[in-house]
Amino acid sequence: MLPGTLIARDLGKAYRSGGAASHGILQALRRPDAATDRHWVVQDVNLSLRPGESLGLVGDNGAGKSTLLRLLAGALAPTRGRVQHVGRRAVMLQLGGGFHPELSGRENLRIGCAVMGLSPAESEAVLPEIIRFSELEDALDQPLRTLSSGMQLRLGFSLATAVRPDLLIVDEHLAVGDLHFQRKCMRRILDLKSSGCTLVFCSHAPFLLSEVCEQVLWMHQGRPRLLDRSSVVLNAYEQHVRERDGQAPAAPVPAPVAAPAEFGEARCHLLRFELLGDLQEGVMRTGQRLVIEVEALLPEALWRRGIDLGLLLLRSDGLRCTTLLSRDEPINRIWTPLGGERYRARCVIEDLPLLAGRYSFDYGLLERGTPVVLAGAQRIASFEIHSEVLDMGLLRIEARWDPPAAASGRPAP
Ligand SMILES: Nc1ncnc2c1ncn2[C@@H]1O[C@H](COP(=O)(O)OP(=O)(O)OP(=O)(O)O)[C@@H](O)[C@H]1O
Repeated sequence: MLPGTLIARDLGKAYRSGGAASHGILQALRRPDAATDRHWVVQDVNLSLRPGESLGLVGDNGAGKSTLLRLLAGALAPTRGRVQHVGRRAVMLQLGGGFHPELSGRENLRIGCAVMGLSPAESEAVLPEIIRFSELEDALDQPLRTLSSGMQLRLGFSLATAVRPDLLIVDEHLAVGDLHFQRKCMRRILDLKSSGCTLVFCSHAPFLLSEVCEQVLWMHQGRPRLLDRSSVVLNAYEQHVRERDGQAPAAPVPAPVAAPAEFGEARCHLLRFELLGDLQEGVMRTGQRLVIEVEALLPEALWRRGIDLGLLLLRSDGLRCTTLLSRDEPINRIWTPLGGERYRARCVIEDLPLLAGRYSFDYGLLERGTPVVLAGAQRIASFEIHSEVLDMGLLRIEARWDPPAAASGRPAP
């Protein structure tokens, strides 16, 4: 087995009803009949990741994602099945995990290096880089409990990824760090991935998963429901969430929307999102021109790093029709300065091939080169496509009816 390979066979975890783990001598002594009283929180998981492959985990709250991550990380003993892995494993599961609150940050880092299997000399060699990445030089000699949760996360992540692991397992609490550190973490994760590190990543943010992971496993009520390419699983999961929420299919937001609800750190602000072109009173026809015009307030510091505009076009039933990302264009061709920190971007679709239906856009402002969303909103603007002819499906695709050469002996009628 090559370093970075991760295999799980028939993996399962059960707890005794009431909370205690359903294994171990204490329980056996207390409850000899416990096997009948098990509550399975993860079962039937079979996985095989080759070195450099990446797997995302999605699922509702309580679906078993964290438990599965802990099983894969070796932090939890399975009740059934087994996990096989070769090589150095770095794990970011819970905040402050493995750290002692009374010891200083520096002492915790030294212990952490030893736990990772580094010799004292190797630890001393790698410590400066860990401290540099964490940007916590000034706070390192205080007891860990006096550090904020974000600072503890920074220490943990810097330590876990300082020496290139063969397998990286990350729970989604990366969001605890500030935006600057989130970006650093994402860059490091992507760097590790491109250098061949195997990755298992759990997140409730579909965009992050689709950017970082080739495959996604959807956990549902403790069992794998779907394991496939990220786009396939994320679409199916999104559909499930919509059905669960009992959402009305039609996107109710009229265009344009001046002040959308934003998520992410609201350092960039959307000022205007407008649909133009051949659209009249929110209606157009298949094959007509659609122009999406966006104005945003982009702070100088972020602007210099490069901000991309991402648009997700959805049908009213939630089907993701396409993603439009400005990523391949030079930044100054996307955004026209309007003075101050105001910029305008225009995305033009000459022949929109969508068939009759109701559609809407999600938008995101993204830092170039990372999947970090600086600001964004869902269902920001909607429009309709009308048609007089019966066109079924999603797209109008131009096709030609090319008569095949007549077969010999069978004249055409
Ligand atoms: N130590 C434990 N004892 C008993 N039940 C537990 C224990 N840990 C987790 N569970 C249960 O296992 C189920 C799965 O929990 P888990 O934390 O793995 O879900 P999750 O998918 O990560 O959820 P979330 O998205 O909310 O973080 C839940 O019903 C939870 O209550």
